[in-house]
Amino acid sequence: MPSDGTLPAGKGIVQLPTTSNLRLLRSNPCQNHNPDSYEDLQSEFTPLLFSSLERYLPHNLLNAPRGTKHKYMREILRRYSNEGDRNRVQKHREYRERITSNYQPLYRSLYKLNATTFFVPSFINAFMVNDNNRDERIKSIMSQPAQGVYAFDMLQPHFCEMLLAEVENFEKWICETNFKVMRPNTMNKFGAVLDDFGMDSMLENLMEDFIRHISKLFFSDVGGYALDSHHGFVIQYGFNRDTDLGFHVDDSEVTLNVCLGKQFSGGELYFRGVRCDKHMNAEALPEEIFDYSHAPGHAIIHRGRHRRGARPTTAGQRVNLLLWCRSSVFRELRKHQKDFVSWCGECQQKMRERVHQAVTAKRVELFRGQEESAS
Ligand SMILES: O=C(O)CCC(=O)C(=O)O
Repeated sequence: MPSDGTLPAGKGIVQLPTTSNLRLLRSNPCQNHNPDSYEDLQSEFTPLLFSSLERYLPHNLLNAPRGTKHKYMREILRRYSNEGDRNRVQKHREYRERITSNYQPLYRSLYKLNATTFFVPSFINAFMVNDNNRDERIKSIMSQPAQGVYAFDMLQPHFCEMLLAEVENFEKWICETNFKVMRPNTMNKFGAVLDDFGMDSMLENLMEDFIRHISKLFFSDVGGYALDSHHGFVIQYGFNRDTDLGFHVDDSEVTLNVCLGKQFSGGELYFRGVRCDKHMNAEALPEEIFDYSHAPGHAIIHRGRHRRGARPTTAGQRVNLLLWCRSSVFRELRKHQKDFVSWCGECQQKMRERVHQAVTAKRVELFRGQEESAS
C-alpha cells in the first residue's frame, strides 16, 4: 500500500478518499468574500464556475493563492463530471477557438453588451435603476397574451440590422472557408450559434442583468433568478432555408425569443401548454391553445417546457434570436422531485382531480357517520 494510505488504483478497486485528498466545501457561502477572476486560466470547466464556487471554499483557503484555489476546486468538480463530458467540453472549446481566431467580426460593438444602443428606452428604463420599484417597472412593460407567455418591446431597429448583417457575414465566412459549423440544435438546419463566434459573454450579461430579473418575477417555479447558463443562437426561415419548425420543447428552463426581421409573412408560433417529461404528449386544454405573430424588435419569454412549433414562413425571410436559459440548481432539485410538478398543466389537472376525489370521499364518510348516528 502506498505511504499515504490509499489503496492502489486498479481493476475493480475504488480509491477511497483519505484525509489528505478529501476536498470539502462549506455548506453556506462566505457572502462578503470577493472571488478572484479565473477568465485567463485554461481548464475543462468554465471560469465563471470557479468564481461562483470560491465563496464556498473552507475559511483557510479563501485568501490562498489563486492557483491553489483553482486546483482545489478543479479536483472537486472532477468528482462530479465524467471523463466523456470533460472531453466533450474540451473539444467544444477548441472548436470555438478555431472560429474566433479566424473569423473577423463585422461589428465589434455587438460583442459587448451596451444597453443604450441595443435596447429601446422602455426596456432600459425598466431595468437600469436598482431601486424598490424595479419589479413593478419590469411588470409594466410586459403584456401576457397567454398563460405563461410574456411579450415586450426590446431591441432597437439599428441593433437588429447590425446583428443580421453580422450573422450574414459569419455565414459568408463559413462558405468561403468551408468550415464545418455546428447548427443550433437538431431541429434547425440553418442558423448560427452566437456563443460559438464570440458573443458568449455578451449573452451571459444579457441573461444575468435582464433575463434573470424577468425570470424571478414570472418563472420562479423553474429556477427563477437562479438561471446560470445559456445557449444563444439565431434561426433563419424562408426561401432556401428552413420554412417551419415542428412541435417541440427546449432544453431550457426559460426561453427568450426576439424577432430580428426581416420582412416576412407567416411564421406564427403556436403554443400548446407547458408539460413535464411524463405528460409531453398529453392533449392541450382549450385555454392553452394560442398563436403568436412575430414583429421585429419584439420579444416573448416563456418556460422552455412550453410546447410549441412555428408555422411556415410563406414569404420573405424571418430571423429570430433565441436565448435558452438554464438553471443547474433547478435541474438538480428536479432529480429529487417525484410527485406532481407545479408548472405542468397535466400534473396540475391530476392534482385537482386527486384533491376533488379526497374531498368527495371525506364528504361521503361524514354524511354516512351522521346518518348512522341519526338512525
Ligand atoms: O421560430 C420561432 O420563432 C420559434 C423558435 C423556437 O421555438 C425554438 O428555436 O426553440
